[in-house]
Amino acid sequence: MSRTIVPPQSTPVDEIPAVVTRLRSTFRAHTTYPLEWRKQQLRKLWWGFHDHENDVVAALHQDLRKPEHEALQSDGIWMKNAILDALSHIDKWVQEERLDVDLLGKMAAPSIRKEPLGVVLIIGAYNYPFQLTFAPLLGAIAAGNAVVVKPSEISSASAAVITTIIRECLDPDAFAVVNGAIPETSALLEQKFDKICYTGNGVVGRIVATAAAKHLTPTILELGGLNPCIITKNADAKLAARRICWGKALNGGQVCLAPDYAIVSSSKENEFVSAVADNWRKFYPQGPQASPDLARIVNERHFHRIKKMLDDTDGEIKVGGQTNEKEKYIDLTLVKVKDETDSLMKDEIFGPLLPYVVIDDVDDAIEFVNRVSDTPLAIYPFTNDKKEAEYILDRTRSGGVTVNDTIWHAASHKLPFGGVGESGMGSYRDKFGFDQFSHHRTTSRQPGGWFEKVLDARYPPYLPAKLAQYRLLIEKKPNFSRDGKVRTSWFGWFLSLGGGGAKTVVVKYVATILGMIALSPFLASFKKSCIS
Ligand SMILES: NC(=O)c1ccc[n+]([C@@H]2O[C@H](COP(=O)([O-])OP(=O)(O)OC[C@H]3O[C@@H](n4cnc5c(N)ncnc54)[C@H](O)[C@@H]3O)[C@@H](O)[C@H]2O)c1
Ligand SMILES: CC1=C(/C=C/C(C)=C/C=C/C(C)=C/C=C/C=C(C)/C=C/C=C(C)/C=C/C=C(\C)C=O)C(C)(C)CCC1
Repeated sequence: MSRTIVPPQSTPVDEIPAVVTRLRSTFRAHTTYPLEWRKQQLRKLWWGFHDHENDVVAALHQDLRKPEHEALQSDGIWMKNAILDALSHIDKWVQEERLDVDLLGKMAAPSIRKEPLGVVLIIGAYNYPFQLTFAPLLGAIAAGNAVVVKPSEISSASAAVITTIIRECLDPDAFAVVNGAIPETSALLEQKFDKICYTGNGVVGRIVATAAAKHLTPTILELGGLNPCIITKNADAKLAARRICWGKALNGGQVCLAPDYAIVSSSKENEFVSAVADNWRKFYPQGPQASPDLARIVNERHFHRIKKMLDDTDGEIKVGGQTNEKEKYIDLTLVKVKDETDSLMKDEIFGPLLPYVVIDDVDDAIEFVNRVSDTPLAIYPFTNDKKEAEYILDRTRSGGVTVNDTIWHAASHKLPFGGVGESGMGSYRDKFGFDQFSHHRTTSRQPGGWFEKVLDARYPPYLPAKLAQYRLLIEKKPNFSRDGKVRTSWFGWFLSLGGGGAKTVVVKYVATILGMIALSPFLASFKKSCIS
């Protein structure tokens, strides 16, 4: 029998300052610095995830009716693999980085120390409640920070399991969970943190950034946007439809990276529409509503928000269109719309609807994308013409891109993930997460008194001779003229056998030597005949 996971109690607002103070004193006591301590936290976290795998799956089912397959693929197994990979590489990440500098600075052995920032706040969203709190947490632990986690109150069963895993596995003096909604998050945001990582919508993103600015706290903002698919006349429309269907069906469309609309070349429209219908049938042989493989909309508010978008459309429904309020069920629905003024094109959908427009010219499609939202979280060009794909990438912006598929650039826990402009700032995961939660402290260690002879030229009185010495030894010469053109150094050109990159020059030298060896018998006999 399936059990019900009880939502966590909200943290009393007046206790929140003390939670942050406790973590700050732990940080100041250096508890979080030792590498072995960080590794132990990560190892315990892996076991926590492993031992609570069934709870993770059950919570995601209760909150979103997320299928077990998806729960493990992008939250359970995904997180465990991310932790193991971090443990395999953390020794390298924490290493001080040696830097190569000019002659004068070299003796001070400059480097970058990777230092923790302090106390970090992570605010999660409801759609991937585990991944979106634990993936940044992983980077923050690896970098040696103390962390407050604030799970989304909307996925309340997941919030309960997140609370259990953190409280059971991690050092309570360094890691805390604050549960609740707006009052609790607002109380948290009054506190000073050393970094805030927020995932969610842009309206609240602005509230978070404003609160952070009061303390000069840097933020990572993981927001949403309207992610386009562009299916050009050079695309495999059937394959595009299958891959778009996957990206749209995942978590019932409640994915920040889900396609929000498609632009379809008229030559591909019929093939695309019938392939979408065909795929839904193949994905859900018993029908999507009866299938256990399709998640539900998280709550009534979001159900009505999405349904209203569909009710208000002036477009033509090509596939799907049914809804069921009791089950918070919405069909995977494909709608042909006229332009971006349609109700389905105004905001991020975050549900299983997919509007599309027909545009033939690639430049017009690019213009449309940039007009609708010029910095979405993702862009998905579908084309078998590699040059066309590059053309689209060069003329658009987005947090990330997958060519000829959806979501894939963000599926790996090892690749940096983040937005740009309206879709957010800062990217994390794997080493990129470690770096986000570290301060890169530039460090020089100057040699002792014996080095004063060399440094003498920097001290007053500033005699002309000292400046002349400085110019002679330190000042660099440009290799370009006033009109911005690179000057050819004939000596360099001669030495490099006519120029080129390092590889080309090596190849030229090898070819010349081999050529000379091959020609040497002829040269020898030529020399002989000249002498005789
Ligand atoms: N880029 C990403 O990684 C990513 C991932 C998932 C979701 N998203 C985006 O998130 C959005 C959906 O999430 P959501 O925002 O509806 O999630 P949500 O409702 O779960 O809210 C996110 C967090 O904001 C807090 N919050 C809400 N209102 C607040 C307020 N007034 N002040 C302070 N905190 C407040 C909530 O308590 C919660 O922890 C979509 O736009 C989606 O694209 C982005
Ligand atoms: C390897 C070989 C084989 C086996 C292949 C198998 C078993 C392949 C399985 C592939 C699957 C299940 C891939 C699915 C991946 C989906 C992922 C990772 C989804 C991630 C979603 C994310 C991260 C969502 C994020 C959302 C966010 C951030 C916001 O809202 C054989 C057996 C075929 C033989 C050859 C070798």
